[in-house]
Amino acid sequence: MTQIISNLNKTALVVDHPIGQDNPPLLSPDSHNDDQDAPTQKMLQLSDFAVSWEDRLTDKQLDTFVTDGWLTIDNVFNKTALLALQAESGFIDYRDAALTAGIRISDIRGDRIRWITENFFAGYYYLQSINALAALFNRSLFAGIRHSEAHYACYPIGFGYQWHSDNPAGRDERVISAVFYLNDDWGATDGGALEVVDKHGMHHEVMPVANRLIIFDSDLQHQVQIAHRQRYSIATWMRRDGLVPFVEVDA
Ligand SMILES: O=C(O)CCC(=O)C(=O)O
Ligand SMILES: [Fe+2]
Repeated sequence: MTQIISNLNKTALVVDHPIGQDNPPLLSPDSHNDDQDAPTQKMLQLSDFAVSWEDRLTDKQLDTFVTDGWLTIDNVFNKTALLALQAESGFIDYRDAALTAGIRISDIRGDRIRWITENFFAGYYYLQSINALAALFNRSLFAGIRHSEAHYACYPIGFGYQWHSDNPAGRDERVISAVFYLNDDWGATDGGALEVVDKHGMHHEVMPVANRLIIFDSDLQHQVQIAHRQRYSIATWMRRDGLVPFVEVDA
């Protein structure tokens, strides 16, 4: 097993390009005006995050997902949505991630997280788009998903997350895990691959490149290898229970 974690206290979290007066969030790459109509996060709309999941996922891909337990989709969102998620992930205030029991064990996971609620613009729209995907899983695979939860995560340099399944022993409320990646120009030397063991026991490595979504059965074992660059993502779970729904699945 890879040794994942070093000492969190010794690694300061650095935001690469902090959003501020000198670096406002730029959500519309084609717009150069600096008057009062300049883009702000409030101009984002749910429609910016609309994905036609039925068209993106063929029946064959859905079959593969059922058989192997995992699937990746690239180029998920348009540029506006991706930039908004990247901006929102970069300037929020990260807290230490806790394990399910509420106890932090920094030997196991080194990510710093922020749960997405309706107070987030981009993250909340993201969650609604994920719920449209969940509705497709309900219709086509009878997945029985009732709501989704998600958090932004940042792994500082030198950190990862050891082997685990997203359903701790004796639990099964998480049906499908989905992780969306936010990292531009992520290369093999940057580390931080997600390693998943599929339903046949085969290992796969998925690089956390921007605009990629990996979807996998929450019972599968997986780990995040040590990142050599700050690694940003949104970890998402589609759940079968009815607890604390941030966003309900309609269908
Ligand atoms: O960021 C990833 O690639 C996976 C994160 C993960 O496994 C988790 O948060 O449970
Ligand atoms: Fe996980």
